[in-house]
Amino acid sequence: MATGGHVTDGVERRGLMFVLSSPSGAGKTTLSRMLLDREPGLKMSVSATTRAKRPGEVDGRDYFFVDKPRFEAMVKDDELLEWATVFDNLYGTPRAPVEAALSAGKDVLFDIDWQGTQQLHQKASVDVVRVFILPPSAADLEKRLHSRAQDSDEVIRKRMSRASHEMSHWAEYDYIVINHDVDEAFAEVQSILKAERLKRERRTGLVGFVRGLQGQLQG
Ligand SMILES: Nc1ncnc2c1ncn2[C@@H]1O[C@H](COP(=O)(O)OP(=O)(O)OP(=O)(O)O)[C@@H](O)[C@H]1O
Ligand SMILES: Nc1nc2c(ncn2[C@@H]2O[C@H](COP(=O)(O)O)[C@@H](O)[C@H]2O)c(=O)[nH]1
Repeated sequence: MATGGHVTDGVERRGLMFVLSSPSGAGKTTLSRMLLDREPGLKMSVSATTRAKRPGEVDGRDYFFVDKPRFEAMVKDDELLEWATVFDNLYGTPRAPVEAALSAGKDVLFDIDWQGTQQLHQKASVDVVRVFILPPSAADLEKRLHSRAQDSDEVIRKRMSRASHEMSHWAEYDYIVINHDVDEAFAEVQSILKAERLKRERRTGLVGFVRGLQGQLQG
């Protein structure tokens, strides 16, 4: 996948795709919002889903809420970068906004499950950074799903029963963050983003920059 240039400290770099996954309720949405508030140059990928809207969710901000025929048309027309069935609903990443953001030199943040992460990684491995968020305990996870107060007991029961399976994919990720204290977890996620932005292989302008420095030293 083509990624656009992005200039930091006078050195151009490739945009990256920053993925957060976790069992439902471990804190991806919370950490994503904190990152978007504090990290300029980061754009959220807004997914399409057939799931019903939760109270307070806004179409186009939290998700693009679509019906099943519309979602299937998006798949057929290759409008999705990845897609998967999660908790009996369809979820997918619209391709065009991600490509536009990367071309504009932005990094893109994804809140997607392990299936979508595998698909993104197959398509653009060098540009994908995978972070898995773990809850401190099963009891905390269940408490968080209840405290969010947006899903029925039946939905929460289903999500808890899937948590162990979701977690079995933890070793496919580059980084693991345990979300015990939200500020500490945020600091860890932010450090990962900052370090990944500085990676040599992403800094496409470094060769020219170093040659310039060498020229100054020799001249
Ligand atoms: N470190 C934390 N301590 C206590 N509560 C937390 C912590 N992190 C998040 N929460 C709370 O837990 C609930 C679930 O968090 P959030 O919605 O961010 O999870 P999620 O991983 O995005 O879930 P889903 O996959 O279902 O979208 C929210 O009410 C959030 O405020
Ligand atoms: N593969 C994808 N998974 C996605 C996408 N958008 C969200 N998700 C994941 O679904 C579950 C449930 O989310 P919820 O909002 O209903 O609680 C969660 O694990 C998300 O990460 C997507 O586009 N592709």
